[in-house]
Amino acid sequence: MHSLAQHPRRFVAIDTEAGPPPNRGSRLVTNTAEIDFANAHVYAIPMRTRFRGITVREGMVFEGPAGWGEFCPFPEYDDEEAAGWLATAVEQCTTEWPTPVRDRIPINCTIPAVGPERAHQIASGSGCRTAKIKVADHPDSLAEDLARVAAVRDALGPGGAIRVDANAVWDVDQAVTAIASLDKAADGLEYVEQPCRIIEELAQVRRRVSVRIAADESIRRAADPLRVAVAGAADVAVLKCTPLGGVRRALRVAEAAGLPCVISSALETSVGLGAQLALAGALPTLDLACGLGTLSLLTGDLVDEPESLRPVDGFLPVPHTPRVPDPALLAAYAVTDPDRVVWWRDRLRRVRAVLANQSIMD
Ligand SMILES: O=C(O)CCC(=O)c1ccccc1C(=O)O
Ligand SMILES: [Mg+2]
Repeated sequence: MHSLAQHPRRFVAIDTEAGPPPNRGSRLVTNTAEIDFANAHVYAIPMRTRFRGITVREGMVFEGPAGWGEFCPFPEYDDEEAAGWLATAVEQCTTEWPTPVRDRIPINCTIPAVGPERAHQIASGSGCRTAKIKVADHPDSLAEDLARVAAVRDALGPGGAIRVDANAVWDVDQAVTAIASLDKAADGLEYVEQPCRIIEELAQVRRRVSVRIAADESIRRAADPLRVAVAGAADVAVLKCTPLGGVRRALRVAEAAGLPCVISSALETSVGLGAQLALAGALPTLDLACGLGTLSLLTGDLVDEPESLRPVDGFLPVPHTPRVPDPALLAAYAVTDPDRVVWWRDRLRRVRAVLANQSIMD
């Protein structure tokens, strides 16, 4: 297990908890000057199974005075949305994470839209007591979804917890019908994540089903996640540190949401997963398993085996400092297409400018 004593700090934490910082902008600008953006590595790691429409995970990692950070917004995200992702990387490179209140995090296994045999295998081989299953991956998927969910119940036994994620594709009536069938096939669902797109729809579904509702995209992609009124629309808040702009900001979103939280991955390597685990470790209360066991969806990692953040017996440790990428793995997964490298470097340059402006303005 890691302790602060084993990882002496080179930099003193900057306290952003003590009310609105008068000069958050200059804090970021000052600190980013020490990040080695010029030597940022661009990586591409193939996925094991298509997930969220992605077959290759791409991103950048770079080093700052406090450690390594990861910048991996999905390719279709615009610069403004990507700014949150960069803020998380900058926080990781330049400041200490808040002091954790727990040292390990219960993890759900994540089951993509695969057949029932494969789903059974993933769940029983994971060591996790909670499974999150992707459903509604394509139109007319319900029969496949029911078979997948039933297979996972069989793998976990009656004591396991099963949650499903519809990624916002149902309308209210579809959601009500699908949730009833899935709840039956699962012999009880823990919750349904983002059944519909908008928050009013979540509220309507929530009134019509007995299964709990979790909000994910409604929070993550909201213009101002601190203002999303999830009360009445959801029972659980799914928070992703990486898009929300860092551990401290995500802690404020958790507080504003006022709901039990689940911290869930954005498919980072172990470099970026560190911030997510730091958030899970610092939440005042954590009663639900977190979706941070997603390295199993990738064919590799940038961090070498003993330090790679893969769950053991259903738990991940809370790191105190970011994981350090292994030079051989950085080389192995380096993007070689020069146009793609330029695309990422340009993106980083533009998003740095967006972030600098945002910071000065708020
Ligand atoms: O929560 C998990 O178990 C894994 C993470 C996950 O599902 C996910 C990963 C990347 C982008 C979106 C999502 C999602 O929750 O919809
Ligand atoms: Mg989700």
